[in-house]
Amino acid sequence: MTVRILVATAVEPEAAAVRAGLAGGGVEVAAVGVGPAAAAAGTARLLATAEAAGTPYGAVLSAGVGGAFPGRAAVGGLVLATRSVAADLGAESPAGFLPLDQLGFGDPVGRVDPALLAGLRAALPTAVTGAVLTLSTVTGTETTAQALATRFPDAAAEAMEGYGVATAAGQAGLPFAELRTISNLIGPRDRSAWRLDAALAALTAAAPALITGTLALATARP
Ligand SMILES: O=C(O)c1cccc(C(=O)CC[C@H]2O[C@@H](n3cnc4c(=O)[nH]cnc43)[C@H](O)[C@@H]2O)c1
Repeated sequence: MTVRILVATAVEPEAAAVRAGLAGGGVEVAAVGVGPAAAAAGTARLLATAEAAGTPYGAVLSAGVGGAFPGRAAVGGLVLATRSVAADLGAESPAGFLPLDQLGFGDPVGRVDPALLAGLRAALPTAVTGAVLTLSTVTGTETTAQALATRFPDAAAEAMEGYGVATAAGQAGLPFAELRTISNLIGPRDRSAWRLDAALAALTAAAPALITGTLALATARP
C-alpha cells in the first residue's frame, strides 16, 4: 500500500516550489509557518486532522531552503539531514551552552528515520548528508557561525523548522526526514547574497525524489 506523505515547508513559495516538481499523488505539501513553534503546531494539527478523517499520513518531511556551513554544502545544493538538532534550545552558562538533555528536559535531537533517509539518499545522490540545525534566530555573525560549527562538527546546514516538524512527527509515531536546498552560506548577515531562486529551483528539481525516496516505506511498513 502507498504511504501518504506530508511535506511541511515554512512559507508558501517553498510549498509551491515543491508542488511544481510533483507529478502524481501520495504527497501533500503545506506551508506551516516560520520557526520551530509554528512548524510543530502546524504539522501536529495537519497530522491530527488527517488521522481524525481516517486518512492518516505515513511519513513527514520538513523541506525548504536553508543556510549551509561554508565548505560543507554549496548554494543551490541539497542537504539531507542525518538528524535535526534544536541548537539553541537550552541554557547558556559560563562553561558554555547547555542543551535540553543536559538540563533534564528531553531530547534536543529530532530523529531521522533510517529507512526514509536511505531512500531519499538513493533518490538524491548529489545531496550532502549531515546534521541540520534548527534555530529560532538565523545566524548572522562569524562568531556564532564558528561556535555552531565547533559545537556541531557534523552539521551541514541550518534552518528554522526541522526540529519542530520532527517533534510533531515523533509524537504521532511517524517517520521523519528533513531536506534543505541551500539559499545562502552561514556567516555575517548579507540578505542580498541569498539565492532564493536557485534554492527554490532546486526544491522543484528534488520533488520527484520525495516520491521515489519514500517508496521503500510502503514495503517496509505494511
Ligand atoms: O521572499 C521570498 O520570496 C522567499 C521565498 C522562499 C523562502 C523565503 C524565506 O525567507 C525562507 C525563510 C526560511 O528560510 C530558512 N533559512 C534560509 N536560510 C537560513 C539560514 O541561514 N538560517 C536559518 N534559516 C534559514 C528558514 O527555515 C526560514 O523558515 C523567502
